[in-house]
Amino acid sequence: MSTTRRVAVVGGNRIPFARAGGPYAHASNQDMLTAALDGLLARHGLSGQRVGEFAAGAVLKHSRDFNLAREVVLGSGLDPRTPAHDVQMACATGLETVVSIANKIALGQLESGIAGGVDSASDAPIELNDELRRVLLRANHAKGPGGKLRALSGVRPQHVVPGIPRNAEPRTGLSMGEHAARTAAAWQVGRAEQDELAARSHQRLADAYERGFFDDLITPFQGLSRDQNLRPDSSEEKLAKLEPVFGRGEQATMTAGNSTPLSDGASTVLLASEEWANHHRLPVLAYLEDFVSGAVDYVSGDEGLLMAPAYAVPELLDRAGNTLDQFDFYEMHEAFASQVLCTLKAWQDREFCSRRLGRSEPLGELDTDRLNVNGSSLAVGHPFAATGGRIVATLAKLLAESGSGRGLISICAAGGQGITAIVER
Ligand SMILES: CC(=O)CC(=O)SCCNC(=O)CCNC(=O)[C@H](O)C(C)(C)COP(=O)(O)OP(=O)(O)OC[C@H]1O[C@@H](n2cnc3c(N)ncnc32)[C@H](O)[C@@H]1OP(=O)(O)O
Repeated sequence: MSTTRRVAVVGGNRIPFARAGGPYAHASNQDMLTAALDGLLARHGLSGQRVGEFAAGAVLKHSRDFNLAREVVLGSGLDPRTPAHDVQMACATGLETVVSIANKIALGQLESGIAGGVDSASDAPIELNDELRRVLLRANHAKGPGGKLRALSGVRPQHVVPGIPRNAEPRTGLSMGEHAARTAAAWQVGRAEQDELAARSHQRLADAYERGFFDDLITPFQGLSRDQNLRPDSSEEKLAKLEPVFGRGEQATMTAGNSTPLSDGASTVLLASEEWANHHRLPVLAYLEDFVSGAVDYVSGDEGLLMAPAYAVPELLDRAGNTLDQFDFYEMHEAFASQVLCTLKAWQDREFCSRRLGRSEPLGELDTDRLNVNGSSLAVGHPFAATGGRIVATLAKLLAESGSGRGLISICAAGGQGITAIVER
């Protein structure tokens, strides 16, 4: 990145993530993101102050939230003169909001900013039937009570059927889980290794809570002080008993235990120039070094829907002059255990690295003891747009605890996209 100056991660704050239909079932995106933002402001002594800009997004958004970020600013403790804009890149949204603010800080256009993301699978927008919508719009534009009544007389019983959002790719009609199951079969990723990764995610998240890692990264919300999906007793033996939910026959290796749950939650990250952080006497956790987004042709090509990070990470490494093994921490979003395992396999595969990445040697292996050391989405949950902010804040704090080091972030997203980043201290 052609930075003119370094971009500091000063802090992060999120609300505990909840399972869909759970304690946040009646909370809106605005409620959750405002709570995460107000917690961040309070912790950093910024209530009532203006920051340069607030960027945020949600994957599932009601039409009333056309500029969700701005509405959240107006309902929060931030100075209402803080400008705000929305971002949408499916599960990459949270990190893309960080990119949006970070690049402006790097270029000297902003001194500080907050990035955020939120999603509610409980409060997903349900659309009116297209025909009914057209009739209602016609009625709205019609002149006089007679004209409106005439327009409304076009309503038919079949118009009552609503459009319920599906967790599926519009181009294929397949759910993310079905796509991931096909990729897992292609890479011969088995059930046992997926369950092992899932069990480890829960154990590591439980340990991180025990040692107070999240004490200054989480604000309790609506009676929840820990991620609701966390099962400290989740073992490979228990996970092995679950029935498969995605894939068929021998390909059916994915279960509710090794897939992320549908979730509700919000996260925020405070970014700034070093000068701004110093001026406000706020310690810097870590610095954002670079970002690369990628996309794959999963529609007409033969690449897996969630495999974009397998391409974006090598590009990021090349730009940074790094090899895969040169990081102290790896944060890979666990959309599904199989997604992480397929990506790791691809990087070790000579044919994939030669044919798809144009490399003479495989990208290599990474030390799984340094991968998602405090657990990740399988245990934490995955409110789509909130995951990026959670990961950036977790990694920045890990680096701050270590005193120095470098971390690599990889997040897959719907639409065949992905986003990656390097964070250092
Ligand atoms: C969106 C992007 O851009 C990119 C991405 O990230 S892609 C990923 C997007 N996310 C998804 O697609 C979400 C996928 N998940 C789902 O659709 C659903 O969570 C699911 C179909 C996998 C499961 O739904 P469900 O059946 O309602 O789950 P749930 O009832 O909680 O669990 C089923 C059983 O497993 C058990 N279970 C779940 N996790 C467990 C664990 N870790 N240990 C032990 N048991 C567990 C539950 O206790 C439950 O058991 P009972 O039936 O005995 O009560």
